[in-house]
Formats: sequence, structure tokens, C-alpha cells
Amino acid sequence: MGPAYDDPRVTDQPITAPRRPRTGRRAPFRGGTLTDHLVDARVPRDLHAFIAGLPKAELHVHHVGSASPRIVAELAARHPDSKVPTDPEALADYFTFTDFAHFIDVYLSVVDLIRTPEDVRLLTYEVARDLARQQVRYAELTITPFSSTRRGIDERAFMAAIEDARKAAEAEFGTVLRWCFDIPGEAGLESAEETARLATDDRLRPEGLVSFGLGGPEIGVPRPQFKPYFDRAIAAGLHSVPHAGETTGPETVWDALTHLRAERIGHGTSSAQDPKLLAHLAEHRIALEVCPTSNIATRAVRTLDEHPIKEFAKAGIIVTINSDDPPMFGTDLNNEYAVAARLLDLDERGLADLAKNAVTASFLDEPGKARIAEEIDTYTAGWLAP
Ligand SMILES: Nc1ncnc2c1ncn2[C@@H]1O[C@H](CCC(=O)c2cccc(C(=O)O)c2)[C@@H](O)[C@H]1O
Ligand SMILES: [Zn+2]
Repeated sequence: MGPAYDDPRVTDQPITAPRRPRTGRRAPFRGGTLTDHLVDARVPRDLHAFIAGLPKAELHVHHVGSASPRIVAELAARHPDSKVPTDPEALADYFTFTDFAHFIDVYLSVVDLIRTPEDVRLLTYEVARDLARQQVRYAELTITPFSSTRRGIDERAFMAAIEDARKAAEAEFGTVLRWCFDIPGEAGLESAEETARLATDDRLRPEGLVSFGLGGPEIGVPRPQFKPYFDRAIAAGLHSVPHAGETTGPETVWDALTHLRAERIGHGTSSAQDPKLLAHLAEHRIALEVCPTSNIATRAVRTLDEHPIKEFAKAGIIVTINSDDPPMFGTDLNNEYAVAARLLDLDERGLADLAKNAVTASFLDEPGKARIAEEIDTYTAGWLAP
């Protein structure tokens, strides 16, 4: 059983259907019911409809962590020895986490389902399809190539698979994908070396790669040791976007800024404990990649109402809204925007500004940024027109 909290997924009704009567009962957090229609019932229905059509950019979403039950079922059918359940109900239970370490164990069991370049291509292409359905025009997908190469996937075939899916997705869905290669820090410096090599070797480095990250548990995995690998990636023209302050305190965020030269911070949740850090992030326009439901699902934050997103906004920090590992956390990007609308008390214009924050903080080129920002403005003006 998860903690009692205001479950953002309180209904599975289509947004046009009458609301299900609310009982006032607080539901435990339960991940992974991907067939649910995800809507926060405390957000007005027309705001959900506005969010559903709003052009968006997603800056923090994991490749394997985006595998929908349909993709998981297909991969599990290809590899029937896996322990990952395929039935959606059983999968929802499987995606209910006792703590962050448990989440990583489950995550790695899904990683184990990806064994061939064709699995990689299928996953990437289907993830793009799911993003396109939510009007995501641009996404930076965090990929952990070390996890695949150490499991025996040929590195060239891996790169070819993600690039092939990227090009197909852009041509067919109009969604532009870019990659962040992240070090799975707990796997040690061997994984850092391998990730840096794959990201910086001109013969391997994929065209879509824009940034370099660091993920996994933070406890017992100090950030400074990864400095040489980030230095190499930055020298090769990549942006620095480590996770920090998700499961440890603000000192980890400082370390990410000082040693890894972070340009954005993945989560950064504990920054709220340090007013000087909040001021620094605001002054230097270091955006936070906030993933509210993820923080509840991994128990990094106790309840949504206790999430520090409001403090970030008040401090003048560029807040971006992201979904992290959406099917595993029983959410999607649209639902995260609805959660943000409630926590930050936003109307349509506020939501449009939030969507534009992600565009601003993205690593898309300036004409690309201008195009999506304009699309957001046109959509919003049309929506609000009498
Ligand atoms: N909320 C999150 N916060 C942080 N990270 C998150 C989050 N969501 C997803 N991740 C991903 O989890 C991976 C973790 C993988 C890992 O620790 C590991 C350890 C030992 C061996 C291996 C292996 O592959 O053999 C892998 C990270 O690289 C990251 O991309
Ligand atoms: Zn993440």
C-alpha cells in the first residue's frame, strides 16, 4: 500500500463524460494503470481539454520508463522468461513502489526486457507515438545506453535503432526527439566511462544527442566523482543535465552545479530547503525539471500538497513540468500539467506560460523554439477568443 494522498488519477472516465461522484476517500498511490484516463478531477474539465490540445515540450522523460503496458506486453511476449507481468491489473500492482530503491529494482526488470536492436527501435518509436498523442512537439528523452550495451546489444545497432525511430517519429508524428545519455551512477565509474565514450566518440555519437545526464539513486553516489566524464561531454558540445536533489538534500544540487556544471537540474526537489540555492537557481536561470507525480510514487515527497513547486515558482525559478517515467507512475504529461495547474493555481494563460518555460529551457535551436512558442500563443488565443 502506498501513502494516503490526493491521488491525481481519481477517475477513469473520458473528460467529456459526467464526473464520477467523489466519495472523499483518499486513495493509496498505485502506479501503472495505463488504460486509465488520467484527469485530476479538482481541475475544471475545460482546463483539461485546454491542456490536452496545448502544444508542449517535455524535457525529463526516461526511455525505458516510458514503456506503456502495451509496449511492455509486446516485449514480454517476445521474451517470455521475464518476471514482468503483462496483465494491466497485475502491472499496476507491480508498479507500486515502497521506496526509491524498490522503484529502481522494478525499473531494471523492465530494462531486462529490452534485448535486441529491434526492441530498442520499437520502444523508441512507440514512446514517440504516445508523446505525439499528447501534443508534445519536442521531447528530450533520457536514454541509458550503458544498460543496453552491458546486456549485449551492439553499440552501433543501438545507435542506429534510436536514430531510425527518431527520424520515423518526426516524419510520421511531427514530434521532434532529442537524446540525453545518462550515467546510471550506482553502476559505478565503469558506467560513467562507457556513457562518456558512447556520447563523445564521433563514430558512434548519434545525431540527436544533445545532453549528458546522471540518474539512479543519489544516496551513496556522490556527484563530484563524475566531473571528468561531464567535462568530456561538455567539451564535446553536450549540455549538462544531471538528476540532483531528488532523494538527497540541497548539497547534491550545489554539487551538480559546481562539479558537473549543470544547466538544468533533474527534479531538484530538495532545493526548497536552501533559500540561497533557490536564489542562485533563479538568478542563473537554471531551470528545474519538476516531475510532481514521480516524487510521490517514489516517496521522495509525501503528498502532492507538500510538493515544493510553489516555492520554486515564488522564488522566480524557471519551472518546467515533466512526467519522468509516466506509465510506471500512472501518469502522463497532460496529467502533470493538470496537477501543476492545481498546485500553482493556474488558468489557461498560466498553463501556456508553463509550457513556454519548457520551450525556453530546452536545447532546441532558436527558430525551433520560436515556432513552438508561437504555436502555444496561437492555440491559447484561439481558445480564449470569445
Ligand atoms: N526518477 C528517477 N530518478 C533517477 N533515475 C531514474 C529515474 N527514473 C528513471 N531513472 C533511470 O534509472 C536508471 C538507474 C539505473 C541504475 O541505477 C543501474 C544500477 C546498476 C546497474 C544498472 C544496469 O543497467 O545494469 C543500472 C538511471 O540511469 C535513470 O535513467
Ligand atoms: Zn528522471
